[in-house]
Amino acid sequence: MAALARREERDRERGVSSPVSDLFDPAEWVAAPGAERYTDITAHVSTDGRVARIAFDRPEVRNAFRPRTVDELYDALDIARQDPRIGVVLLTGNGPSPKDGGWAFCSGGDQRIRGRTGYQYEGKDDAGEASGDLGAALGRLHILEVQRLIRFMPKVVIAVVPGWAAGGGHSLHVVCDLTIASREHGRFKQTDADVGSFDAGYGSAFFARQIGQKFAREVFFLAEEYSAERAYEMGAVNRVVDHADLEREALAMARVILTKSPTAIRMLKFAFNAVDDGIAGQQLFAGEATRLAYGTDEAVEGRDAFLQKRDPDWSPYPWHY
Ligand SMILES: CC(C)(COP(=O)(O)OP(=O)(O)OC[C@H]1O[C@@H](n2cnc3c(N)ncnc32)[C@H](O)[C@@H]1OP(=O)(O)O)[C@@H](O)C(=O)NCCC(=O)NCCSC(=O)c1cc(O)c2ccccc2c1O
Repeated sequence: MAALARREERDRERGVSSPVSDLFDPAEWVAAPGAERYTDITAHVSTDGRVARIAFDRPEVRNAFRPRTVDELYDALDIARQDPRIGVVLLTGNGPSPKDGGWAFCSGGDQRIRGRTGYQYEGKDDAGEASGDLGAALGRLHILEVQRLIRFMPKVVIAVVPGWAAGGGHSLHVVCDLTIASREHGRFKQTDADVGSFDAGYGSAFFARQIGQKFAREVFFLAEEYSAERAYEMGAVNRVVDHADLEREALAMARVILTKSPTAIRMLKFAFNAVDDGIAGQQLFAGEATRLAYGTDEAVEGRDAFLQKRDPDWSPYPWHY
């Protein structure tokens, strides 16, 4: 409750009308379990418990992330991953900025606390001014762990882009399964090379897979701004919708996915991944195949024969072709 009170006080200071975001519909959502402890994100679950809404909540810096933001994001995503009722996660950014009304999905790593070894926790740097807390003094690049969590979680993650997706925020939209963007405020820009950074992993390689090598190299090498419409034309965005309708449309998309077979969606996500994920991708796909096999009488016979200390009887099970 203390965190909630702090949020409300901060929102009053910001002059923000909604306690979450101007696009947030309080009728659709309840706070996710444990969400009151977050300061840099908000986490909600739809009233029927089937969709998660996780949002960056630092609109005054275009939702840039610091290590604490990344810790919270990982935690909220992992809770959604493990909730068997949740099938779809909406990842978005709250807004607008109380300073200038600007909207953002995420503008990547907070450049104010970037050190020589990565992004620094509060009050620490890597120029010898650390508190002596080794863990806190280490620079972090663990947004990459969040990228892997999104990539490998057996749920559909939709990037809901109400404004800027820049730098590491651009990479996050790339790694999400689907992207829906605001027609008026959705903006895409890969600023990494401007600030001496480079997501040479998922953010670039998957992007090139999605939109082709030429476009991907242009976006990274020129670091120009792209509208939501242009991003759609390039194949980087699935849908462009009116700003006021963005979250409603995203939730509607989630509800369509929820009408499908959870197993089919899970297997399809891992199948789409597998072609680029090597043995890690094969392992995930194979794990789900094993789960399906465990459900058969044939596999049950193998287990029971072991437990009953007898030879298994495979005779009812054909060698399918
Ligand atoms: C996003 C923008 C293009 C928006 O421009 P706009 O003109 O609309 O807004 P302002 O520039 O005036 O910004 C408003 C306000 O927010 C502050 N702010 C914005 N972004 C950041 C940020 N990333 N860090 C800190 N602060 C930010 C800005 O200073 C203003 O504050 P005032 O006090 O002046 O009001 C534009 O803002 C922009 O280009 N932002 C920077 C985008 C960027 O370069 N991001 C970092 C890229 S590197 C990265 O994200 C990254 C992170 C990792 O952890 C990695 C790990 C491993 C590999 C690679 C990684 C990586 O690349």
